[in-house]
Formats: sequence, C-alpha cells, structure tokens
Amino acid sequence: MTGPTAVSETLYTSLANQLPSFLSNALLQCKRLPSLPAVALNVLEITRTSDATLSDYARAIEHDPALTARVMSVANSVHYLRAAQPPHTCFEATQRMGLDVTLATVLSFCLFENDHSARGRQHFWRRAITSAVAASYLAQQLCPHQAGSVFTAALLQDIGILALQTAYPNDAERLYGTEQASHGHTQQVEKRYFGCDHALIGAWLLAKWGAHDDLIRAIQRSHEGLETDNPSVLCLRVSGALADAWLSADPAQALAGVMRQLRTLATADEWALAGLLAHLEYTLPPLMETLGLSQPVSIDSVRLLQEAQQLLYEHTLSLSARLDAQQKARDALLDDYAQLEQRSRIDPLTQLANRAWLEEQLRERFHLCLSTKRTMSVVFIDLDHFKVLNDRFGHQAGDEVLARFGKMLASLVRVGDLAGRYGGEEFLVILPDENAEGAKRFAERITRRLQERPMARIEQEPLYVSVSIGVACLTDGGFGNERELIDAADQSMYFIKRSGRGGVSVYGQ
Ligand SMILES: Nc1nc2c(ncn2[C@@H]2O[C@H](COP(=O)(O)OP(=O)(O)OP(=O)(O)O)[C@@H](O)[C@H]2O)c(=O)[nH]1
Repeated sequence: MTGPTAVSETLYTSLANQLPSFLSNALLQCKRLPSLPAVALNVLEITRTSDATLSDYARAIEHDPALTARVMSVANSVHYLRAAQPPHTCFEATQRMGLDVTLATVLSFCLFENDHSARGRQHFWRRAITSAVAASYLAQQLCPHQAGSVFTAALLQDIGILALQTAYPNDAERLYGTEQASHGHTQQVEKRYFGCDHALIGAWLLAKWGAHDDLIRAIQRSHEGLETDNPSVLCLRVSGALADAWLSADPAQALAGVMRQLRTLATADEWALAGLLAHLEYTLPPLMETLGLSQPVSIDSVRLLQEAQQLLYEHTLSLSARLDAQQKARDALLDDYAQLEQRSRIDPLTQLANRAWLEEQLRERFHLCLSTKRTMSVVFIDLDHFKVLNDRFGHQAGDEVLARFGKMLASLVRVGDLAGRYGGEEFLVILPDENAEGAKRFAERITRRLQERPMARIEQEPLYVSVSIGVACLTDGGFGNERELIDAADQSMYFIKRSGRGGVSVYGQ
C-alpha cells in the first residue's frame, strides 16, 4: 500500500502553480485548514484496492484510538444495532456498518467533528454524503470494482469549499449560505472571487495531504462534462448533479434536468434511476442522522421519478413544438430568400432576365462551351426608333411595348435558352448548342412575329414595331471571352441599323 509520501510532488507543484498566489498564500497561512491524519489517508488508500476486505479497513482504523471509538459508537447507534450484542471490535463495527458508512464516518470524524454549526457546512456535508451514496450505487452498476474509490472521491469532491470556508470565514456565509444556489452558480461566483473554483482547491488540498494521484485528478476534473469513456469518472460527475437534484427545493424539476443530460449519453439505458432513487430514499436518512446532520425534507422516490418523467415528457413536447416552429420559420425564410433571389434576377417591366443575370449566365455558359467543346449563339435585339415612339405616344406607351415584346420573346424561346433585357430597349437571347444558322432562323421568327402582331394599341389603332437584330455564334469568331461575343452580336445589329433597320445580320457573314 502506498502512503502519503507516494504522492507526486510534481502534481502538487503544478496544482499550486495554478492557484492565484493570493489564494495559495491565504490557504497556506490558514491554521485551521482541514487536514487528514495518516490513518484516514491509509483508509483512503485501501479504497483503491479492489480486493480490500473489511478487516483491512478495521486494521487501518484501529491505529487511531479516537477514530476507533467513533466508529464503534456509530456502529452501536440504533440504526446498526441489528445484533443483540454491541460490537466489540473495530472489525465487527465495520462489518455491521458496511463499507460506505465506515468511510463516511471516518472522513466526517476527521474533517467535521464538532463543526456542523454553520448553515453552509450543513449543506456542504449533506451534498457530500448524498453524492457519495449516489456515486457508489452507480459504480456498483457501471464499475463495481471501483465502488469504494468512487464513494470516497464523491465524498471529498467539494472539499475545496471547506478549505475556502475556513480560510475566508467572513465571506463564507455570503458565498455558501444560500442552500438553493446551484453548484454551477457557486463555481462561477468562486471564479469571480478567487480566480478559480473549489475543484482545483480541493485537488490541491488532497495533494497536500498526500492522497493518491487518481483521487486528486478525479476531484480536479469533477466539474467537467459528462462525455467521458471512464465509468468511474462518469459516476463521480453524475453524482454531484444527482445530489443537487435530491437536495433541491424543486427536486422533480432538477431531476428532470439531470435526466435530460443523461439521455445524451451512450450508456443512457444503464442508468437504473428508479433503483438509485429508492436507494437514496432508504439509505440517506439514517446515515445523515448517524453523522449528526439535520434531515432534509423526506422524499418519496417513486413519486419523484414519476414527476420528473412527466416534466421531461412535457419538456420534450414543448421542445419538439419549438423545433417545428423553428423549422417552419426556416422554410419561410428560405422561400423568401428564393423569391428575393429570383426577383434579383428579373427585370420587373418585361419579366425577363435582367442584365446582371444575363451576363453571369453568359459567362458561365461561355466557359462551359469552351471546356466541353460545344457551341452557342447570342442574339442581340434593339427596338427601332424607340425614342420617336416614346416622344409620339408617351413613355407609358413605350413601357407597354417593352412589356408586350418581352412576353412575345419569352413565348419564342425554348427550355434552356435565356432571354433577357440588356438595357433600355435592347434585348439579348442566349441560345445554347445553336449554330449561326439556327440562331438566324430564331431571329427571323422574331421579326416575322412583329410584323404579324402589334405591340400596343393607341386609340384602338394597332402599333407595330420593328427590330434590328445581330447574331453571333461562338464557333464563328475565335472569341476570347463572353464580352467579345456580345460585342460581335452588337456590331452585327448596328450593321442592320445602318442599313435601314428592321432585319437580321449574322457576325462574319
Ligand atoms: N418607355 C421607355 N423608354 C425607354 C426605356 N428605356 C429606354 N427608353 C428609351 O428608349 C429610347 C432609345 O433611344 P435611342 O437609343 O436613340 O434609340 P432609338 O430611338 O430606338 O433609335 P434606333 O435604335 O437608332 O432605332 C430613349 O428615348 C430612351 O429614353 C424604358 O424602360 N421605357
């Protein structure tokens, strides 16, 4: 068995270095800092050996006559007096009490004797006992060989609070007097006050006593999340939350919170909560009484679990309603976004693609054609004498013509083509996989349609318009980019303008 000297000096130094210096000074100078006699440390060591027997504990305890007397008197108390005869030896006493009670008695005697007065201490010790009982029960299910060491770690996990209460007695009531403050809240307050929380201080204190590294590390990391592969660490971390729930003013609500956390764990099925709660209900009251602690309100474990399950169920329902609402809001946002995006591509007057979308699409398709060795044509359309039209019939009539022309153009293109308004009275059509001849036929269809159909009626009279069209095909020009392709179609269109308007010209022909 390793003794106090086996503790790693490096670990103690590293923990001491993590403490803010004002705090380590205050703790080191504090004359009443909790301490554990060698006999208690020996008992702690025994908890680590999975094959330890009760007689190992009895032998260790017997080294200290005062401690032995205390253990015998607890064993003699009414709750353990099952045998007619009072126990005569420390072994009989430990046998009668069982391992957990023996350990709790030893540690409470060494750390708390005659010191249960302050309200914070009462709460502290009740939480320690409750988590220890819970942790040991859980360990019996998940890692039975480590049940003893898990019990001790849980019992001592908040020993840092005791150190802080002793070193800062004037602040203790303010910091720890509110029994209903959550453990998480206490940690935050400690960090604000002292620059670290009690888990680090507890680990440091245990290292100072010479406790084993495993115990020190378990306590140092006792506030970390539940995601761990180590079952004994998990039992310890869950035990604190369970103790808080058990001692809370609203145990069902608090337990529902713990159950929510447990549900996220892979081992979710293994948490035999009903058994655990029943164990707490029957074990804690006599144990608290034995250790001289006032009783918290008695709890019916079956009802507690039912209420917590109901709350959990209600929480799940409201959560799924919230998720539904969020999903709907998200869908609506996506719809809005899609509509906005669509609108940002459309020219409002003609309902065709706008110039920005035309240019983006042309750029993409141009490069796609080059890389896949396919072709495409563009058709550049400019309405003739539009200024005259506007001047004669008004801007509104001009708008009507543009809108009607847009509709007509849309009716002529095929799926995959893209028709858009390039500028005021200029339009552009992209025809994928179309050669110059095909694009020319398409352009002539436009001019024919305009001869057949008026684009407006002014005072019942039909108004016909003509267009000048330039066509350019990708394969006919050795174009370096999409801009050059548009310029070529534009040039061809101007050729028609110069030749008198109303016709089609193909680039390069
Ligand atoms: N009603 C209306 N007119 C527009 C719109 N955008 C541009 N225009 C007008 O279209 C006319 C274009 O005039 P010009 O560029 O001289 O061309 P044009 O009169 O068609 O002459 P050619 O192209 O040479 O046949 C201008 O008077 C612009 O004000 C619009 O959205 N609505």
